[in-house]
Parts: sequence; structure tokens; C-alpha cells
Amino acid sequence: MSQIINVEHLNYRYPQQDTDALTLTDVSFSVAAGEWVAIVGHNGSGKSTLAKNLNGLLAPVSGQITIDGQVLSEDTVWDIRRKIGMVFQNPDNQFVGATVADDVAFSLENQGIPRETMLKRVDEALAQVDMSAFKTREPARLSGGQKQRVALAGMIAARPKILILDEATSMLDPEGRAEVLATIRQMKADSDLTVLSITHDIDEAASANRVLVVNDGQLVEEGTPAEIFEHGPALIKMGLDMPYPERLKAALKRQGVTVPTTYLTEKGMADWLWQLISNK
Ligand SMILES: Nc1ncnc2c1ncn2[C@@H]1O[C@H](COP(=O)(O)OP(=O)(O)OP(=O)(O)O)[C@@H](O)[C@H]1O
Repeated sequence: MSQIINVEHLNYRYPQQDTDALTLTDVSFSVAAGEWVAIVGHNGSGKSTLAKNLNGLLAPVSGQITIDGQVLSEDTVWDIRRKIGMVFQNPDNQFVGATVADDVAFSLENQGIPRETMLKRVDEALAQVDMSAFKTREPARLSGGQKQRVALAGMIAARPKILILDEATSMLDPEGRAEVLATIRQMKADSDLTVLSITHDIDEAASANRVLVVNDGQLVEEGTPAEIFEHGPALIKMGLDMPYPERLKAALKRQGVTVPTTYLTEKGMADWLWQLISNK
């Protein structure tokens, strides 16, 4: 698989800072086309800063970012932005349209797509995030979760090569979050979409092929979700909520039960418990 994102020795400092300390220090990683990578880390560790460097919203002090074969620079930034769809935690500042439909359509406007196709894509995208009924509403009057769905619909319609989700499901309830994750899985199945999701949500991290852990502006660990989840209680320090099977294991351990050391899903834990009971 070819690398669609390549970050080499990235250092970043906010110009308005009054110290010399870097917000991102020597960050290097690659993402293969079609891969889903989750970035986790506690609040303030630099995840959003990293996302904003990737599409040139912020310019690094040093280091190099290559997106889809193009080195990010003043000359390539607009090309690169067309390839990346970003959905932020608070989509308020992303809305530009007078209605929900206008807003979703706006993401397509610079792509020279015929009006007919555009309207069809807007309808399809709104249906996918369950927001068709809100088509003529004013975006500003929607709830936080509804705004996140509309922002996501814009990205579905625009069909970027790379989708960056910066805590984009944080305002949704568990059911809404599961629906959005299913939509992203579908988008990946339909195209060669690459997903980078910044999240505190364990299910979102579990959906990824790989998890990168950021701490204090540095990449401190990477692994499959199963490898990362084996850290148990240390996950909380990494900015993730501990998954239910791990909480259950910790509770059983406190009762003196010898538990499996590898990560198990809820179903895996249920099977293991069933065996344990059956053998008694
Ligand atoms: N515009 C800014 N000017 C100066 N410092 C900033 C600015 N934006 C963020 N920072 C600082 O940079 C550091 C990293 O912030 P960032 O938002 O990237 O973290 P994060 O991991 O995304 O956190 P969260 O999970 O809360 O979104 C923090 O210490 C933050 O205070």
C-alpha cells in the first residue's frame, strides 16, 4: 500500500506563545492509503495542532509533511486542502450556508460538479447521516450532535481522499456515534478513503486499524487497538476511557480471579466467563 500521509520530524510552536517550548516535538508517522488511524492522548497533548498542520492551517517550525505525493508548501496547500475533509469538535465555525442543504452543497462548490449531480449528492449525504428532515433548516439552530452530522454530510458529499475527524462524534449520544461510525465504515467500503480520527472514544479507536498515542506533543506509542487496549487502567492516562471488558477484568482481578492477559471484546469476555463457569 502506498503512503498517503507522511510526516517527518515535525516541530510546531504557536507564534503567540511566550515560551520557547514546542507544542509538537519531532513527530514522525505515515498512514497508508485506505487505512484508518486513530490518534489518542489527553486534553492539550497537541492532537488538534497536529491535525491543523496536516492541511496547512498551521505552518510548522521545521519538518516535512507529504500528502498524496505532494510536499505541503504555500504552492501546494490549496491542492492538498481539496483532498482532505476535516470535521471539528465544534462545527459552528464551519457553517456557511443559510440552510442545511446549502451548507452541505458548499463543500462541493469548488469542484465544478454539475448542479443535478450536486443536488443528488447532497440528498444522499443527508440521508446517510439521518438529517434529510432538516434539509431546509438553519444550521445555527441545530443541536450540537445535529451540527456534527451536517458537517459530516458535507464531507460525505465532497468525497475527499482523506477524512480527518477531530473529536467529530463527541457531541453525539452512543447510538448516534455508532451510526456515524457505521457511515464512515460504509464510506471506506465504497472508496479508498483514508481516515484519521482524533478521539477519546474507545469504540472509535477500536474501529481503527492502528492507534497513535500522543503525549505532551510527542508520539509516544503506536499499535493495533488490541495492543493499545491491553494497557488497561493506563489507557485513562492516554486520554481514553477504559473499555468495558477491561473494567470487568480489573474488577475480577481484585476478587482474586486469574484473568486473560490479552485484550478481549465483550463477546470474548462473555465466552471466557462461560467457559470458566462451565468448568467449575
Ligand atoms: N492558538 C493557540 N495559541 C497558543 N497555544 C495554543 C493555541 N491552541 C492550542 N494551544 C496550546 O497547544 C497545546 C495543544 O493543544 P491542542 O488543542 O492541539 O491539544 P489537543 O490534544 O487537541 O487537546 P483537546 O483534546 O483538548 O482538543 C495546549 O497546551 C494548548 O493550550
